[in-house]
Amino acid sequence: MITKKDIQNRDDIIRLINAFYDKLLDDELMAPLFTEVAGVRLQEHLPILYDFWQSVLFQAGKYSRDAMQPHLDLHFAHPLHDRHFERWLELFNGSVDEQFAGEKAHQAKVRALSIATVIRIKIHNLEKQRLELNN
Ligand code: HEM
Repeated sequence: MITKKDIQNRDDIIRLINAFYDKLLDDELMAPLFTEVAGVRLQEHLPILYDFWQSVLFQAGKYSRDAMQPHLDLHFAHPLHDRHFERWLELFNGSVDEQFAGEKAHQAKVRALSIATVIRIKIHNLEKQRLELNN
């Protein structure tokens, strides 16, 4: 059996994120959010994600943008439901596990879940506020 290695550096993050985006863009539920709704330009978007994950996992200090707002904008352009977050996490965790194992690999999955949860709570609260304002 070949033992999987842990996520160790930016090159590993690039491999992880590229594999993850191959899955997202191949997924019927998820792909339209990136292509049709957000019109993401991958050449610009992917390096931002490399910086983000390098900062999350290795404190690289390369990401100082707002990771929340783009998801709120996306939600108001096309509602993000539980099933979207569940699929996102399933594809992300699958991409991690396919290539890596270890402390950083574990941390990546934990951080993804916690950030997904924060985005979901924020969306939920905004929806609640919107309902209250309309009543
Ligand atoms: C339903 C789940 C999700 C969907 C559909 C989604 C989709 C997207 C899209 C379309 C963008 C590009 C927005 C733009 O540039 O206009 C984006 C950006 C980003 N996403 Fe997500 N995302 C999801 C969950 C997550 C989670 C859980 C994380 C964190 C672990 C995350 C991290 C990021 C980051 C760091 C960016 C870059 C923001 C920036 O421009 O600085 N996303 N996402």
